[in-house]
Amino acid sequence: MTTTYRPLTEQEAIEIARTIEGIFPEGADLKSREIGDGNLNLVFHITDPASGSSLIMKQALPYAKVVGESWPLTLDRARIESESLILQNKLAPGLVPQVYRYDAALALTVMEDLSSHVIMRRGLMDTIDYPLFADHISTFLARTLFLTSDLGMNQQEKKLLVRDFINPELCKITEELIFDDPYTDAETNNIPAPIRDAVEAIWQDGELQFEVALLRQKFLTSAEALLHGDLHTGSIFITPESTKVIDPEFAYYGPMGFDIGAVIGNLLLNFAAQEHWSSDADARARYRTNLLTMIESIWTQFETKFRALWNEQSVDRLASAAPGYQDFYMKRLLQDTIGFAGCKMVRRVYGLAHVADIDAITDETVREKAQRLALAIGTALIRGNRQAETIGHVIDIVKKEGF
Ligand SMILES: Nc1ncnc2c1ncn2[C@@H]1O[C@H](COP(=O)(O)OP(=O)(O)O)[C@@H](O)[C@H]1O
Ligand SMILES: CSC[C@H]1O[C@H](OP(=O)(O)O)[C@H](O)[C@@H]1O
Repeated sequence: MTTTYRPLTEQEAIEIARTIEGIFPEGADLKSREIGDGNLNLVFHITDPASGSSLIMKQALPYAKVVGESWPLTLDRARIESESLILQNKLAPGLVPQVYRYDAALALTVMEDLSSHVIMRRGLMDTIDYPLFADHISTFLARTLFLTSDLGMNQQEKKLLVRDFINPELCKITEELIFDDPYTDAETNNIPAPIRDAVEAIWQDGELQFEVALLRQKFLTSAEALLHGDLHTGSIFITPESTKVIDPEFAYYGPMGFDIGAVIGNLLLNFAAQEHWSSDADARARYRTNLLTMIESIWTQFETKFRALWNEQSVDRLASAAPGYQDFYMKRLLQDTIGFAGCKMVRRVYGLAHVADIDAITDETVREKAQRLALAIGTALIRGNRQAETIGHVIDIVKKEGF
């Protein structure tokens, strides 16, 4: 019998969970709860309280949940997500959840339950330290980006991957919500009234918009590597010892700096919000310093690992032989990273989808201060991206804008 698509109920999710081999004991009394808190999909948490076994079922809806049925969205994103997770697990073992099953008809991915971890955005709001994160995420980024690029894999096979990960509808969301709508009076924007003046100044800023247009062009045309495509701190599960990247439904072949910039931009959004989350001025200064050290370390470790892969595993003779090419490439990648980090910050302050780091700030004055700081840092990163020589450029901007 062929299954036809329908959004699952909690009970139907249990029936499917029973058919996944090797997770639950025969006849287990399974519990099911829909826990999706993202913008797009249903997520069922299935548990057997007796054995402690569990799994996650993520199902795509045929529309964007955050907006409703008026915004139809392809179910193919579930295939993109499950195939990306499987590939990422090969390239960066242990840094993503294990996929148990993908069901195309139901647009359903069944995967490892990571409830022992917390969503990193929540962890940062609780001012937890993650000393191994820079090491883990730089490994994830260096390996997934290098090994899916023309530098690190067979260039004909790469073209087939580009084809398999064509993701036009999800890319359109990014093209509009990150690279277009925030720079005009678009209906999708969700502008906090107290910062309207700062937003209108951005709409008048031609130099800024020129830089955004250059970054947007890269997002539209640079098929450098298979990106995660939405690598914010809500897409990372974490503990002080372990990091797991989830939710790659926006995966496509794009510019590498977009993924690295997403991580850095989201850490800086949390930096801007620390006025609220830290318990006092000393704690705030310490946590903010840690965030900046983490950002520096993510880039420097990424660069070291990416260069090592290049020196040891490159498949591109000319890229390895041409004097100065690797240095030129890394500098351009740093500049892209900084520009994309800025774009990621700006959209999360007054675009369609905000971040809890800032929106959950209860005091209106503190929230406005965080919003203005995030905009000041984000726009400065965009403006100066093509002048950056080192990651110190980011740290200098942050210190200048508001420490
Ligand atoms: N593998 C997992 N283990 C445990 N919880 C998960 C897992 N995947 C998703 N979740 C939960 O579901 C939420 C939404 O998942 P996410 O993949 O971000 O969905 P969306 O694509 O709708 O944003 C996460 O914030 C997390 O709470
Ligand atoms: C209309 S989708 C808005 C926004 O939501 C996605 O994030 P997530 O699925 O992780 O909640 C993505 O960032 C989109 O830009």
